[in-house]
Amino acid sequence: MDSSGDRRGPSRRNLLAGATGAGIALGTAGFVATGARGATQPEESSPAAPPEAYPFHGRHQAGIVTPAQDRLHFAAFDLTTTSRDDVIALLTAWTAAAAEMTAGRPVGGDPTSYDSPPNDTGEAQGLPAARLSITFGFGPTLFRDASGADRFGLAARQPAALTRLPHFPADKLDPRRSDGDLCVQACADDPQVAVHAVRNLSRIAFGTAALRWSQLGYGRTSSTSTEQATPRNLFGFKDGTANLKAEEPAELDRHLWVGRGDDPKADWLAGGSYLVARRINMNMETWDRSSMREQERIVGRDRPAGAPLSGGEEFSEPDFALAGRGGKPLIDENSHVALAHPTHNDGARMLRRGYNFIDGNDDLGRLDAGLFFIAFVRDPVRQYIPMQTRMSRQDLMMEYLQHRGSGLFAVPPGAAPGEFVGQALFA
Ligand SMILES: C=CC1=C(C)c2cc3[nH]c(cc4nc(cc5[nH]c(cc1n2)c(C)c5CCC(=O)O)C(CCC(=O)O)=C4C)c(C)c3C=C
Ligand SMILES: [Fe+2]
Repeated sequence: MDSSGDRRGPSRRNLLAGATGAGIALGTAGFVATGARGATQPEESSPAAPPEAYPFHGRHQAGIVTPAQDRLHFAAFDLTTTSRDDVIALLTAWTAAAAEMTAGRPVGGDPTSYDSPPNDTGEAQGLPAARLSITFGFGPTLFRDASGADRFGLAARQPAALTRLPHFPADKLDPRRSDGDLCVQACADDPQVAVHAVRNLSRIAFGTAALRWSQLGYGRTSSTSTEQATPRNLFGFKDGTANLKAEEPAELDRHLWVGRGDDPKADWLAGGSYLVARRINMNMETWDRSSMREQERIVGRDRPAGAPLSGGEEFSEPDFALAGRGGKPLIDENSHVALAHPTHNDGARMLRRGYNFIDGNDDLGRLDAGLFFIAFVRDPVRQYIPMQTRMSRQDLMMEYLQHRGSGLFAVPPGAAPGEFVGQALFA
């Protein structure tokens, strides 16, 4: 499938703006164009072609403001070791493998011996890098176990905001789809490439960490760059219109990146972020039987264009005070957009990076489907928890949703060449 689904023409101005934005966002010099795994191409490709590979190293981890790719494999791991050195060795090996795979190369180079298992699992051989990004995060249980014990000598450096998310009204969480000591978000424009990344990281982790839960996603449900057209979610609505975008560096500093001094105990997280993951089932069968008027009232935007119900076009600001016939506001005060808008959330914004999922169906023919919500925020306590609390109570959309999985992870800043991801935490 075409990665972007983008319908805007690649104007020269847009391309230049995109290149600048991506440079700012990734904090690195540029992109590395590669061909099929093992066959590196010259660095310069046609100026009109989107980059084939995103650099792994940089000031921030890739996979946050990186233009959202089309496929996701998200995985949460539990550490099975009690040794701090083992954790460091795992993160070192994961960092090296991620740098190889995101460049489109096999893990550990070419096989050397017939008598030992190959270093790379092989299913991506011959495939290009497919814009793979691999983003690592640390869960609260890396710092303290359920009884509060300091597992790896890291408890004193646990960020105050990194605790298990609270129970929200209407949550129906499955512990087998929630939490974890570590997380990996692998995104690519080829599902095989994303799956290959998680599989190899799992293989490397053998004996140190075990897969706790994972989720495949297809079809991005947000844009993270103004260069991308807004996609649609499984309710048929444009999703990602008002998202934080890579081309807004001041807003990213305000709402996305953890600043030095945000948390004196956790300066290692400066330049990083927090990742909120929620597996949200969407009751499509009921939604599909509701009227178009009702669907639009619930969202607060029209379906064809994604324009706010107060008028204008997709990117017009909603006017929550504008009343229609009978004096009622045109945008229902309990619509999703009204409850999520920064004016009703103390100015808070977030960078959403979710994906559709469909995991089969039940005996009654109802799809096990929905939106795997991922959001990156500078402070989950201020930006996510209050918004989710109000939504869970009031959002008209909640009648059609069920939150089944949940996780909060601290995402360390990017690694420089020669460092491992999260190194400052262990220093
Ligand atoms: C608590 C955070 C959010 C959850 C959970 C969430 C779930 C969710 N959202 C949609 C569909 C849409 N969301 C839209 C906008 C929007 N949603 C959130 C937050 C959560 N969504 C925010 C912060 C915003 C932006 C608000 C703004 O600034 O105006 C939209 C409108 C288009 C857009 O701006 O993206 C849609 C559509 C679903 C289906 C869903 C759970 C399954
Ligand atoms: Fe939303």
